[in-house]
Amino acid sequence: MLQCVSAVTDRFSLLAGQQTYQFLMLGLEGAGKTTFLYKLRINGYKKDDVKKDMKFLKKDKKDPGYHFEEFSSPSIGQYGIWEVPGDDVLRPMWPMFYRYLHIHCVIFVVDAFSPDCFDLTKENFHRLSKARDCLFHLLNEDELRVSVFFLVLNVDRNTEDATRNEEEEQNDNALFEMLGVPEIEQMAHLKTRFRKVVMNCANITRKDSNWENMLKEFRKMQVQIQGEI
Ligand SMILES: Nc1nc2c(ncn2[C@@H]2O[C@H](COP(=O)(O)OP(=O)(O)OP(=O)(O)O)[C@@H](O)[C@H]2O)c(=O)[nH]1
Ligand SMILES: [Mg+2]
Repeated sequence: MLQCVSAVTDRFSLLAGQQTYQFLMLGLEGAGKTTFLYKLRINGYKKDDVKKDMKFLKKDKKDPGYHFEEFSSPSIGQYGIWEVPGDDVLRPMWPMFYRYLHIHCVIFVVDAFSPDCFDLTKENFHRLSKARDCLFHLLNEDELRVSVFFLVLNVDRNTEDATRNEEEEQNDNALFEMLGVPEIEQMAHLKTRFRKVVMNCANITRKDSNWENMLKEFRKMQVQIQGEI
């Protein structure tokens, strides 16, 4: 744990003074975060290769658990994404990232791609209510009170053209409802800093319009938040 703290603070001191937006990607175990990050990082990286490589790194104990990658975009300039696992061991470490770093944006990813994720089972209720609790907890954290939040429903279909059929829309909305989105959208203080997104994270590239639009939206909300402080 100490090793992890010092690696994060080292990175923080390297970044100090630069205008680099810090993104923090969180979500429960298996939500698709690592896949998302490396699909953005490496053009053409296949979902199954990410899975194989991460398994290999974990087996060899070379994987620090969390990952950090830097990017630049014409819409927002330099940004870095921290991606932290959501298992029972690393979830309690999430606060360390937003207490040591100034996080501008939280991307909270939820699995909506597993074939049984829409089944009305006890496991699914439990998983979604756990995700909801984590999301609400983060939204109420003092260190994140001026951060932008994106709730990403990670679906297993093409999301580049924005059209959805009725069934897809109903399924997405049912999950958003179980995650507490209608409540969040009612809260005046969250209106300027919370957005929900439906995206196939295993099929993304930095040039994808979904990703570029998300960055532009982040920037817009960030300017608005700064104006309110
Ligand atoms: N079909 C499909 N599979 C996905 C998608 N995203 C991730 N996966 C698969 O889901 C599994 C978990 O993905 P990860 O990216 O490792 O999940 P994670 O959120 O990083 O999980 P932790 O690190 O344990 O918190 C892997 O087998 C991925 O290949 C997706 O959008 N569609
Ligand atoms: Mg991961």
